[in-house]
Amino acid sequence: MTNSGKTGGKSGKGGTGGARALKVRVKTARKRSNSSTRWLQRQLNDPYVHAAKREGYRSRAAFKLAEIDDKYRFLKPGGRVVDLGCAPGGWCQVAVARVKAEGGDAGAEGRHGRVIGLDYLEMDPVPGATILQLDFLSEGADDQVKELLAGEADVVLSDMAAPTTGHKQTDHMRIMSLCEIAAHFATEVLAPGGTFLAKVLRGGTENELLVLLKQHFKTVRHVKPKASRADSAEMYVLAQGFKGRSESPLDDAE
Ligand SMILES: C[S@@+](CC[C@H](N)C(=O)[O-])C[C@H]1O[C@@H](n2cnc3c(N)ncnc32)[C@H](O)[C@@H]1O
Repeated sequence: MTNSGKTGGKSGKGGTGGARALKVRVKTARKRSNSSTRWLQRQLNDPYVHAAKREGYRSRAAFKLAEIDDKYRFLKPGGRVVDLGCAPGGWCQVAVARVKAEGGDAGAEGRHGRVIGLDYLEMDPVPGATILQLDFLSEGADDQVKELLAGEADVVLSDMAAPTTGHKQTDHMRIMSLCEIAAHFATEVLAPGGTFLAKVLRGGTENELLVLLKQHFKTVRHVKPKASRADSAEMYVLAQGFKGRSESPLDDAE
């Protein structure tokens, strides 16, 4: 891939090949809390952090998407992708490389895809992607993305996560509600056959949302990529084969 050589991954493929066996010990310092010391130690010993740096990815999260797509193949050349909660841009980098988005390398097929990323945080531009700085929960945010899309999407991604409060139930509810909103948006913009991938927490998708996804998609599964820390409750729901809006039970009910 060619985007300034900084968009990550020699072939857009994920992997931590050659990750060195790391064991960096961080000494506690007077001005550093124990949790900061633990965080620093984990970062320094994390092979994905090193691989992301080496391969020019903005985040180690890039490897999660790359790994899931390596297995389930939904980021195809020419694809139109919406990436919700995209900062700092690792997923956008992977998506741009794999759908060969405009501004990136069109590849042998010569087909360009599109990547639209959204986050309320400011971030550096990702070559080949259009970035909207917007809170997806704000009024009309979905319409702004739809306007930019000017048509259907093939893939809707959501890695959205609200800052944790430390209160387990509150954090669970917040992340699940982001996933639910993203899922509803996906059913409004996806083209038939499309894919929805979103972050959820261990315990998987809430029943009601799972029912909705199963009604709208041919296959629904939960995935935990290796790049997702084993001690993290994070996992992903992957819904593939969007059945199309005419088959939507919600539309039928209206
Ligand atoms: C785990 S990070 C995403 C990492 C990203 N996938 C990557 O590869 O770089 C989660 C992001 O979700 C964003 N986010 C959370 N709630 C949001 C909302 N309501 N609207 C827009 N972005 C949101 C956060 O600002 C944060 O940048």
